[in-house]
Amino acid sequence: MKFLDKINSPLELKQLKTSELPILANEIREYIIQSVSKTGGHLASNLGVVELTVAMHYSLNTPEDKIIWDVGHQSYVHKILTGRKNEMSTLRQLKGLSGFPKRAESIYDCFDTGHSSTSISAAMGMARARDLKKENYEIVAVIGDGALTGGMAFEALNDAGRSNTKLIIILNDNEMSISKNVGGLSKYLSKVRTDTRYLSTKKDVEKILNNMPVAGGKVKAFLKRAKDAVKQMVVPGMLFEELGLTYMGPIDGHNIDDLLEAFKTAKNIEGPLIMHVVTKKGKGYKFAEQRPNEYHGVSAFDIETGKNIKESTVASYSDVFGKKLCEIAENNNNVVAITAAMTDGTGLTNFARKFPKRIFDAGIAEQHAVTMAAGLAANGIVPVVALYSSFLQRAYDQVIHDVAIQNLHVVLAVDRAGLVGNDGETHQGVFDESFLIQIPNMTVMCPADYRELESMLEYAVNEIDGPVAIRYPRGSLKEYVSGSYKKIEKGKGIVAEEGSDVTIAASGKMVVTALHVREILKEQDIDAEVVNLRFIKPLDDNLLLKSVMKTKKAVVIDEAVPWGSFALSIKAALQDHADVLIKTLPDEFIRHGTVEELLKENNMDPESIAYDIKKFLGR
Ligand SMILES: Cc1ncc(C[n+]2csc(CCOP(=O)(O)OP(=O)(O)O)c2C)c(N)n1
Ligand SMILES: CC(=O)[C@@H](O)[C@H](O)COP(=O)(O)O
Ligand SMILES: [Mg+2]
Repeated sequence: MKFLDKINSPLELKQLKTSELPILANEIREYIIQSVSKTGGHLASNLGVVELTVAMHYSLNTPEDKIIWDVGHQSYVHKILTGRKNEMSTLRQLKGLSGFPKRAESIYDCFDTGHSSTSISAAMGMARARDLKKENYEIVAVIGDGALTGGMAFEALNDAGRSNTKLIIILNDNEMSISKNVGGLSKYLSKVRTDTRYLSTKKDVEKILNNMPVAGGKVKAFLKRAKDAVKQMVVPGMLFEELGLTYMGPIDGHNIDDLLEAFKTAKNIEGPLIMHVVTKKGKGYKFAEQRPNEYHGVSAFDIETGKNIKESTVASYSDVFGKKLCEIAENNNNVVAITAAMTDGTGLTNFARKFPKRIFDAGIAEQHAVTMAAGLAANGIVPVVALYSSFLQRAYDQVIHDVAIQNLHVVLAVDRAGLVGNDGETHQGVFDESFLIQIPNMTVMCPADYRELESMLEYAVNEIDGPVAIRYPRGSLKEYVSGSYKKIEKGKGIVAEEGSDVTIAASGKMVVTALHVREILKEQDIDAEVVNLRFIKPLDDNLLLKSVMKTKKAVVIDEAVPWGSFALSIKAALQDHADVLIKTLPDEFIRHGTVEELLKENNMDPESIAYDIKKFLGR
């Protein structure tokens, strides 16, 4: 590629003529499509920020000037321009490039992201540090219109607006979150973006207002109010100006000359500034342009057809959850679903189609989603809140303060519980277990297979009261667990397979692992009993005690961080009756790789567990 081949850092980029930048942008776009079609990753968002990222690195002086990417799923162009283009083939793979900015990966990555809406807060912190140290460089936060629906972003805007901190906030507005963006802010932005009245009259109005004769006293105050009122009507971005930020835009995010011009202006404006850039998610690849939500996150695909290379026909846990919830909702008009901008990811696409008035998309606003659910429950509705485990972390206090203390019947469908794999540290669902089981009034279930997921959801919605969480993993399952047809009873586990030498206690998908371990041990004449806990709160102490009275040895396998895990609770409960070995993930953040690789790397695969049990039994 004529220009891209020569670029290994922004230094080489700056040697190009501005007229050559659009050609480079096309080369980068082509490179991303080729590369991500092989590795998978976040495609549409990256295709939408090619010109923006080129213009940013051309205008700024990185890495002295700092860029913080909100969510960071759209940082591939930034990585390509900052010396990592040849590593793109290792994207999101074990020991390879992360799919998000990582300070440990490059001096050009100044802040790790992955969860939404953190960039402006981080940028404010970095800017205040710069000012305290009397340093002088630009700090730029790049935040999408979806991420701007996150409450944290508004907390930071509120703070930035009243400060005089020099900060450039680039609002990358493509009208999309993962699906179409939602909420009043999204409506406001589309008005600003598209109403030509703003664009054509803005300059004239500002000229008239600024040339109005200076008057004294009451007249002056009246004129000021009149000027603000008129400005409010015709000058775009007044929402941000009212907050105390200078608003620039809307700017065509695919026109490099306009962007360069805008950056030149922005660098000379004092205080906090928001640059409203309008882009197209999926730009330059027709399938992604047509269906940006489908091409937000992709696995390896055929460029010609846009189709996944490996078409999976097996339903995922999310599909099974969504389908069952539709059935439940058919028979219970009181049931509603809540999502935080993850309708498709949580399997609620069909629910949204069938029950458009009974699903609420909070935007990327998990805190609002959970407390809104509490309000719904307090008023006689049964809300099912579907959130990814790691995103539920955002609503920890809401679960306690607004749901559990009042013992409200809110059902938390905790998707992506356990290791998720390629998204890495920020997305591994390994903390929700410990923060959920410590909350009084909370019931927490983990289905070992799809049969249990369905019956647990039915049970959670229609048979128990109070706060209840069902946690299930990313991906799909091709097998059923023995005994999983048995009726769900509160706090009751079941013996999946009997044995006499050792008790293996597990929950969720670790029950399937335990059964595989049992098979391995059987070949070595070790007869293991597998206890499917089903509930990790309350635990079935009686069942566990009965089992260990027979085996005298217990092993607990739990795909979560150790501290606060149910494995530790079981160890404490059984230690007077049996020797207990617990197998959990380490007290560390787990990086990206496939789930299988990460389990093996942490000795949580069946072979490693079987080996450890043999040693534990002294065999
Ligand atoms: C707290 C949190 N909730 C949900 C997500 C999942 N998520 C990742 S990207 C995204 C949409 C982001 O939209 P936007 O900021 O507009 O970026 P775009 O993809 O449009 O460039 C969502 C909901 C997340 N990363 N963090
Ligand atoms: C960037 C982000 O947070 C989401 O796109 C997330 O990567 C989706 O994860 P799944 O692929 O598990 O739906
Ligand atoms: Mg967007």
